[in-house]
Amino acid sequence: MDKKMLAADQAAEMIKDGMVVGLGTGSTAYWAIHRLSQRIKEGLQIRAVPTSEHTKQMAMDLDIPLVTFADIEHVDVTIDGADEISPDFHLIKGGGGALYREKVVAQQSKIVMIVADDSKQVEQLGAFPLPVEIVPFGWEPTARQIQKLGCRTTLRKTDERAFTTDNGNWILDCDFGRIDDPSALHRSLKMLTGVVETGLFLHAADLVFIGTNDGVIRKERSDTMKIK
Ligand SMILES: O=C[C@H](O)[C@H](O)[C@H](O)COP(=O)(O)O
Repeated sequence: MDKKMLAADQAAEMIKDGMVVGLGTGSTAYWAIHRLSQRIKEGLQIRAVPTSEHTKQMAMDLDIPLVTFADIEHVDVTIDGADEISPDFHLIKGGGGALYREKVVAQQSKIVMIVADDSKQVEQLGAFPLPVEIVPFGWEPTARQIQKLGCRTTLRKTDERAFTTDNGNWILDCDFGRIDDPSALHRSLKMLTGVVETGLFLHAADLVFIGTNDGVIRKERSDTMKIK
């Protein structure tokens, strides 16, 4: 069975009636959204907040009831993927360009469950170039400022044109190599006017489900609220 699907299924099984669920973005969250849709057909009652326009469309196609932040005060549980997961539950996200909305939803969530295959587990973040969402106006000076922090930057493109996020912004993929101090790097990036958000999600995962050839490994952050 697909390792991403295995992990996503286990996370989706933890969702209970009445919950407001954050729906992540990407090829692993895809499986969780499908499993939730199946469970809804079997009677599960939830409302969901999507983390991207793509996920929103998918949820609508699968008849998953949606709400917005105008309707709710918090999200009970979010299920999302990640590009890298460190042993201290830091993440790199944004490979699909959805990092801003993913972070907003994660920050409003009581519990964040990350679903991934075992290729995403790393000892130290940084092999995956860090996605940084930037404002298009003045992107070149923003890129130069980011380079001075010690990386090579690549403007993400689709079909020769800048990839545009759901928020109308662009993404710089920033190759820092191994990131020794993710908090310091995140703070430095956030000081720059053109930076909207970074793909560094610090201590962001409460529960991690890793799909492997031998089944799913579940990891729980010890200082986090336990899901009942
Ligand atoms: O912007 C996209 C997200 O952060 C994804 O959750 C992340 O890139 C992981 O995606 P996938 O599950 O497809 O590897």
